[in-house]
Amino acid sequence: MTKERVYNAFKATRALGLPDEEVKPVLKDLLKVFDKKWELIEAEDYRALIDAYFESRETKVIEGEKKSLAKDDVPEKASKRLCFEEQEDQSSSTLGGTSVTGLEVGTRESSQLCSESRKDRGIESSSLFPNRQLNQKKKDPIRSERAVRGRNSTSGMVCPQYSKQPIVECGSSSHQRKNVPSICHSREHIKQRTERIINDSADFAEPTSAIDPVCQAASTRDKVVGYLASQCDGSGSGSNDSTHCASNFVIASSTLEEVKILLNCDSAVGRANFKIPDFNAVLKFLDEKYLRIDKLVSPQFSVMTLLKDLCESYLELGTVSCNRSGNRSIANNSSSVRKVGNTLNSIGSNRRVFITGNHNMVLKEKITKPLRFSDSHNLVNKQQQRTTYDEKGSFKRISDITKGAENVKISLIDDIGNGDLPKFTYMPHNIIYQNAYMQISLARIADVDCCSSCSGDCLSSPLPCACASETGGEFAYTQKGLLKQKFLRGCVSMKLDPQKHHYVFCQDCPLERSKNEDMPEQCKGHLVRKFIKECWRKCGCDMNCGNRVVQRGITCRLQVFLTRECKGWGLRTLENLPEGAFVCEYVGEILTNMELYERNENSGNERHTYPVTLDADWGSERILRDEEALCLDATFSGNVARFINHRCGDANLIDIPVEVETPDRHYYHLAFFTTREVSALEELTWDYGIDFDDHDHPIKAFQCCCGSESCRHVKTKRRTNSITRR
Ligand SMILES: C[S@@+](CC[C@H](N)C(=O)[O-])C[C@H]1O[C@@H](n2cnc3c(N)ncnc32)[C@H](O)[C@@H]1O
Repeated sequence: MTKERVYNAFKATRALGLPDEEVKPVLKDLLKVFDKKWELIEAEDYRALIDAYFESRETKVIEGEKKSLAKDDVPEKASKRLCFEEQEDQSSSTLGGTSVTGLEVGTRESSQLCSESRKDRGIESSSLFPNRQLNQKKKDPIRSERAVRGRNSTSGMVCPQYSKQPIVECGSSSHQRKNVPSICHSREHIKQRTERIINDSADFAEPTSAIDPVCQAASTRDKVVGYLASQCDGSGSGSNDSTHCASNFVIASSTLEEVKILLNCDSAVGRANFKIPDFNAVLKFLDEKYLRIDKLVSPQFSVMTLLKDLCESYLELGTVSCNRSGNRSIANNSSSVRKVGNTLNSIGSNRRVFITGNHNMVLKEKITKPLRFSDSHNLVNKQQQRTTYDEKGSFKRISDITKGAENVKISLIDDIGNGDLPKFTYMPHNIIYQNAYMQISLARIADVDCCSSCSGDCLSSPLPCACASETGGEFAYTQKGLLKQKFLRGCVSMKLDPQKHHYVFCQDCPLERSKNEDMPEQCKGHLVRKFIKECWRKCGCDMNCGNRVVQRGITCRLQVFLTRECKGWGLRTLENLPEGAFVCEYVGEILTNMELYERNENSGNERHTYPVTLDADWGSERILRDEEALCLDATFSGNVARFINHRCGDANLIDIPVEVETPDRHYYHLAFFTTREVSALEELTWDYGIDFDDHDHPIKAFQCCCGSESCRHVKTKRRTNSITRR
């Protein structure tokens, strides 16, 4: 039986490309830690094992760096600054953030330098598991910090005013390091860290894998949490109780510690320029600062409730009856579970608290309805995607609608409580439905259409290669992967004022032909669009070439959410985006216009429609055959772009045609780029370019509620009303 379990574990990790010989010691460690409870390891498709593997690899990398730093001729001071945190940690465990020693010393600069030094050693560019690395890279500063915070909790700093303890409470080894710099250095740093607390609780990123397998009765962390709990509810319950030992809720605890440290640490180091602020003032500041993001949290939310909830659920869920051998059993009583449910409710979507728990504990997470997404793209983890309902059944959340098909997870959230889950199959790439004519072959790519003699990154070569000729001999992208402003401005201006630029008129318009084959009306005109041409397979450059942006897929953090207006679901960003950033492309079934027309004819009166015509180059072609006049329809199958709503005129996204695998312009990719800086949680919109008077358009005209000052629908309505009145 054990053999079979070992075999299955390797099978799961092999599927991710992890070598058995590296997984084996991690598995052994984990078995020890979990006291041979295989079900904990097997839960969530071996999540604990996979997380532990990556943690151990990270540790190894850090140790490797340490060694090479020691070898390199780096002056002592500089090397300390580079990787202080790692030098500190002589006894960290290889498992998920369970290190038990060390005080946090990693300032922002030092962690930056650390990562830079890693980059220098080519560590970041390893390609074993790019998706995961991508996520981890983003998370690194927080992860390492969290791991260190975990260490704090058992050995570290306890603030005198709260705990009435000496400034530095010694754990097993903190004595050895008296000269460790303090955590907070400046008001700015305090602010940053305070922000991070909130980010932690509002963050939708992958939860940490931090696990605290060691049951330490009445540890420093317990005292801190106990103290905070007593601050919150006045009871002081559990503060020093040796049966209350820390379980897996490292995040909750470290968040609480963080608060405490934030409010007190400066006094610990006696800085003169810092006066401990009033606790309520801090809460008020945070409330004011963060509650304006009303789409994320319910109106009842307050930072204080969040802290209270965290304290309560932490204490309840973390209550472990420790027997002498250190085995743990988690008090999984209904009230604790209910409290976590409440926490979830009050903070809207706090996945961290929700998922970062014991692997054997099922919180009140009812999968009451079967998921309607198809399973065809379940590439990484079958359980990555789950639907969560709150107790009233209103709040819904799917952790990853892409089911692992994209580089990043994309969650879906309904915090209003009246949205039906969208029915469609997620697919990351376009696919032909039936009749579309698209021939992708290397033979069709002429030498002038590619850069076979290039190597590495085309953007760094002194002369632009053949692939830049489409954009006037200049690449459309900057070294940072953003659209060049000039190019972007040109595209936006064409979109805003099509009359000024040019429309082309087909001799025999496929769109009109699809509506009435026998007597097609005259072409209404198609806007001539600027194209981007990306390097592709016949090019000599590598996949990291700066002229390959769209083909590398989505990299920003996105979320599908239920809009409060009448628009249905919408898409928003969970991070700030700069101007010219690639967001996603429009993916759907590739249909001929005829097929689309027939589809629309046969469909019922669906509220939302999802087709996009690929007509950017229709005018310049000879007469297009029916099978060459294409469109993308994301009604049944598509990607996240199908959720992007329309906004008249001043949308924050623009759709730009991108040629990748074929020079035939009747098929291309339609990529969305930001037209300006976009803040986290802003809805992403694009101007569908529809005429609200045109009831024959493939995207059926709808009652636009985009809210833009230049809303064309409102203008159309006003015009119609005044004509009617007259
Ligand atoms: C591509 S879908 C966008 C996602 C859609 N909201 C959903 O729930 O799946 C286009 C449809 O969304 C709705 N929609 C998009 N923008 C809108 C707007 N500004 N006002 C009203 N409805 C809008 C219309 O029903 C339209 O047919």
